[in-house]
Amino acid sequence: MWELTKAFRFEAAHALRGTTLGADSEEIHGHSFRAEVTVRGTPDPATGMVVDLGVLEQAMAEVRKTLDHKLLNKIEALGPPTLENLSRFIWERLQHAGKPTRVSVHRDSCNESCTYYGPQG
Ligand SMILES: Nc1nc2c(c(=O)[nH]1)N=C([C@H](O)[C@H](O)COP(=O)(O)OP(=O)(O)OP(=O)(O)O)CN2
Ligand SMILES: [Zn+2]
Repeated sequence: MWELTKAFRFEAAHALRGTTLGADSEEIHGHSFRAEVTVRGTPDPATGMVVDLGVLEQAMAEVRKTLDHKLLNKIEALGPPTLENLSRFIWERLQHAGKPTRVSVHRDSCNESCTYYGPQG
């Protein structure tokens, strides 16, 4: 079994209510995020690839465009802009590109990350 991983970064703003972090979290502010996409599988004997990283790159560029330099609260399909929802949002939008096993979203400045494995876990 192989696991192939590719990452992309995006900068985005959000305001998050209902945390214990107080008023600063509720004001609009920005973060740097790093999303890691992993596809598990066995390489096709003819190509030597689990999935063509170029296909993954194109799909990741599309989803990055929807997030980078955006106010995340305005993206309806995301819901509250948490790491949980970001990892699910990205996972859903990469289903046509190799069916990722998991998507992790890291917010390194806060030493935080979240991994989504799909609805079946
Ligand atoms: N289950 C979750 N809980 C919380 C999340 C989350 O995504 N899932 N997110 C937050 C906060 O947004 C997160 O902790 C960051 O805090 P924030 O005040 O936005 O940023 P900082 O000022 O601490 O970070 P810097 O990047 O250093 O400015 C809380 N709970
Ligand atoms: Zn924040």
